[in-house]
Amino acid sequence: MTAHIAVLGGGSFGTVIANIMAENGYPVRQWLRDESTAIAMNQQHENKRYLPGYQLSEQLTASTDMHWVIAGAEAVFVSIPSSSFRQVVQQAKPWLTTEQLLISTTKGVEASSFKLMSQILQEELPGGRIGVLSGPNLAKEIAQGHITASVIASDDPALCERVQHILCSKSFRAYASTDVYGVELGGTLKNIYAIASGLSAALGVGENTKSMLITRSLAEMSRFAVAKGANPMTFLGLSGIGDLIVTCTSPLSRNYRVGFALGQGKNLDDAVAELGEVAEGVNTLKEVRQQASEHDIYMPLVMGLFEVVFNHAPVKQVIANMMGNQPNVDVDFAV
Ligand SMILES: NC(=O)C1=CN([C@@H]2O[C@H](COP(=O)(O)OP(=O)(O)OC[C@H]3O[C@@H](n4cnc5c(N)ncnc54)[C@H](OP(=O)(O)O)[C@@H]3O)[C@@H](O)[C@H]2O)C=CC1
Ligand SMILES: O=C(CO)COP(=O)(O)O
Repeated sequence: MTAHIAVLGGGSFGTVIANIMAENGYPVRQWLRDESTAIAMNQQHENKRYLPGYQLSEQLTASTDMHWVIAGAEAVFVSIPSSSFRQVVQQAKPWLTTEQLLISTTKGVEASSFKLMSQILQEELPGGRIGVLSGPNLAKEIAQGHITASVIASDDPALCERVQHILCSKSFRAYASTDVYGVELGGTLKNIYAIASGLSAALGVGENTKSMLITRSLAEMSRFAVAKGANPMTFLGLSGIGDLIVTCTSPLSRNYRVGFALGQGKNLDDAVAELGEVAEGVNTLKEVRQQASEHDIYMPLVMGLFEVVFNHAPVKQVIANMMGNQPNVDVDFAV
C-alpha cells in the first residue's frame, strides 16, 4: 500500500500542493484547524475560502486530527504562515519522525530571531530529513492549471529526488538544489520587493521604472545574501529572480496587493485586513531592515519602504531622497 503524504495548513498553497500530489495518485491527508472547513472540504471537494471553484481530488482528505494526518506519512509538507510556523511544528512534534521527509513551503522569517523555516525545523526535529519548496508559484495560477516550476532544496539528494517524483505532473515541475539557505532566502526576501512593486504600480510608474525596481531589488537581495553568507548565484534561479518577477508583476500576489493598497493611500492595517490572507513581506520588511541596520548592509529600497509602510513617510519624498543617492556599480557580484 502506498504511504500517504501529509500537508499541514489549509490555505491556498497548502491546498494546491496537496491536490497536485493527490492527483498524482498519492493518498493525501491535509491538516487544518477548523473542523467545519475540513468537513465542507471533504463533502464538496473544494476549499471555498481560499480556492473557490478549484476541484479537489477524492484522494485528498482534510482533517483536524493531527495524529491521523502525520503518523505513518512518508512526507510532511508544512504550509503554515511564518507567524505560527514554530507553534504548529511543536504541535506536530509528537508524531514526526526523523525518517519522514519534512518540507517547508513557507516564505517568511521568524519575528525577532531572524530564523528561516528550515532552521526552525532543524531546531525542533534535530536529525530530521529537511527540505524547502520555493519558486514562482502563485497558488491561484497553479489551481488554474498554468504550467509552473518550483525548486526543492535539501542537502539530502534522496529527499529532492523523491519530492520531484511526488510533485511532478503534466503542469508542475520541481527542479533540485542543494542550497537550502539560498533558495529559502530568495523566496523570503522577494516579498518585500513585491510590496514596493505594488506600491509603485498604484502610483502609475512607467515600464522603465518597473524594470529598474526589479533589477535593483535583485542587487539589494544579493548584497544581503552575501552579508549573510549565502551564495547570490542561487538568486539567478527560479527561487530567486523567478519568484521576484512573478510577485513583483502579478496582482495575484498578496504582497503586491498590499503594496498597491498602500499606494492608493490606504493604511497598513486596512490593506492587510482587506486581503484576508497572509502577506509575509510586511514582517520580513521589518526584520530585514533591522538586520540591515545592525550589520550595516546598504539596502536603500528596504529603508525607504520601511519609512513609507511603518512611519507614514510621503512616498514622493522617499523616492526623491533615493534619487539623490550616488548610483553605484550595476552588478556587484560578477564571476
Ligand atoms: N499562496 C501562494 O501563492 C503561495 C504561498 N506560499 C507560502 O506558503 C505559506 C502559507 O501560505 P498560504 O497557504 O498561501 O496562506 P493563506 O493565507 O492562504 O492560508 C494560511 C493558512 O494557515 C492557517 N493557519 C494560520 N495560522 C495557523 C495556526 N496557528 N494553526 C493552524 N493553522 C494556521 C490558516 O488557517 P485559517 O484559515 O483557519 O486561518 C490557513 O489555512 C506562506 O508562507 C506563503 O508565503 C508559497 C508559495 C505560493
Ligand atoms: O510566493 C508566492 C508566489 O511564488 C506568493 O506570493 P504572495 O504571498 O505575495 O501571494
